[in-house]
Amino acid sequence: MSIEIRNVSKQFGSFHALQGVNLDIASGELIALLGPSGCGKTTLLRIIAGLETPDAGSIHFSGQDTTQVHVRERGVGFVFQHYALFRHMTVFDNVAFGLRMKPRRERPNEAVIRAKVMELLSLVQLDWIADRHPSQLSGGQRQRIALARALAVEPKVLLLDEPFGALDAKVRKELRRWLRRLHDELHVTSIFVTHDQEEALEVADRVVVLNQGRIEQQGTPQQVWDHPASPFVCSFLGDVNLFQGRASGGRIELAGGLSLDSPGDQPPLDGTPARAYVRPHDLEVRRAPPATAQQPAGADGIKARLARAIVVGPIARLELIPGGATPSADNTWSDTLIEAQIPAQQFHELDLREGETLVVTPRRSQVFFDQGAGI
Ligand SMILES: Nc1ncnc2c1ncn2[C@@H]1O[C@H](COP(=O)(O)OP(=O)(O)OP(=O)(O)O)[C@@H](O)[C@H]1O
Repeated sequence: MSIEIRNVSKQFGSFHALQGVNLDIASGELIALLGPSGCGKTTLLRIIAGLETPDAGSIHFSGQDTTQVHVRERGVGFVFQHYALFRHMTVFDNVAFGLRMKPRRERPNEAVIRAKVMELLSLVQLDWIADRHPSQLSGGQRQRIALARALAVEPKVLLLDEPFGALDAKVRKELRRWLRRLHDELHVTSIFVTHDQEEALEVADRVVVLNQGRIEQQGTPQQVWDHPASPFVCSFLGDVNLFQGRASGGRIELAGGLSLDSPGDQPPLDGTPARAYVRPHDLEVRRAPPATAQQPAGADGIKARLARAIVVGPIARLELIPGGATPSADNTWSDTLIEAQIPAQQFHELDLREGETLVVTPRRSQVFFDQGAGI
């Protein structure tokens, strides 16, 4: 079942929760809706489910307008962060619930229900706890049972709203791998809401990044990671360092004389403000060479003092305070601290010490221009 979302808007009072959202989801796809708290993820999911009505726009299931179709008729399954199982029922009865509640003419007999429930319990690898009550399960087990219960009625669409949000980091990681495997077996069209970028990038076929009720970007995890469409996407997807600069002669001049290639075919007007975003692992770090008369130290990189080094396992995380030369009048070195990540082995080989001056050079950056602000 494919889903087409056409121009969907939703207001709560004067607040625009969703503004003209358009999205096509292919049959059998697993989509992650990713964005910060309050960006409209849950509202969009509830509109797709039929739990909320859009003010404008429409939802289509395989081309058929379902905007006015009741939630019960849409054939969607839900799993929510705190989707409480029925406490007084066993695991088995929880999963059987949806089947037993079907109208008499559609309801399978008890033998069929039993076979179906046991099949689902073995799919979520919990057939050995069918007789337990929810209070006797771990949080991760409860969410797997909630998923089995949602799947029991064979939904055409599965909607998951932060299903692992309340679980600890290790269990979350296990469950998202498990969810991906389950999806590969079942191919139910699924939409997964999360504010955790790692979760979205790891689980989904396609990531849809929402910001303030609008889609900022959609693409495969690799596409959004390698080619973020906006500063928002770039900084939301992971740690970044921000360096301010300006376009000049087809290049980007950052403070201190460091220059980067200008992205795209048409460089903007000289003087256009630019922002270069650099991920910590894309910064090359070396010890500052001694200054010579011709070349001041750090002219080909950014000079910075190593304030703190945190070496845990294979990675050394370096916190650097930019400085050592005077930034030009309208440029700053960097908004705050510079964060770099290098292999721990390299850190030990270079024998870096806190307090010494280093030079950092971006290997790779994402540059965005403040168009219209050029001089
Ligand atoms: N029934 C409602 N009445 C008024 N405002 C609402 C209602 N439902 C949602 N909102 C507001 O709409 C915005 C979007 O809410 P939504 O729950 O979709 O965000 P979200 O991206 O899922 O956030 P979170 O990750 O925190 O769950 C929020 O600012 C929220 O306060």
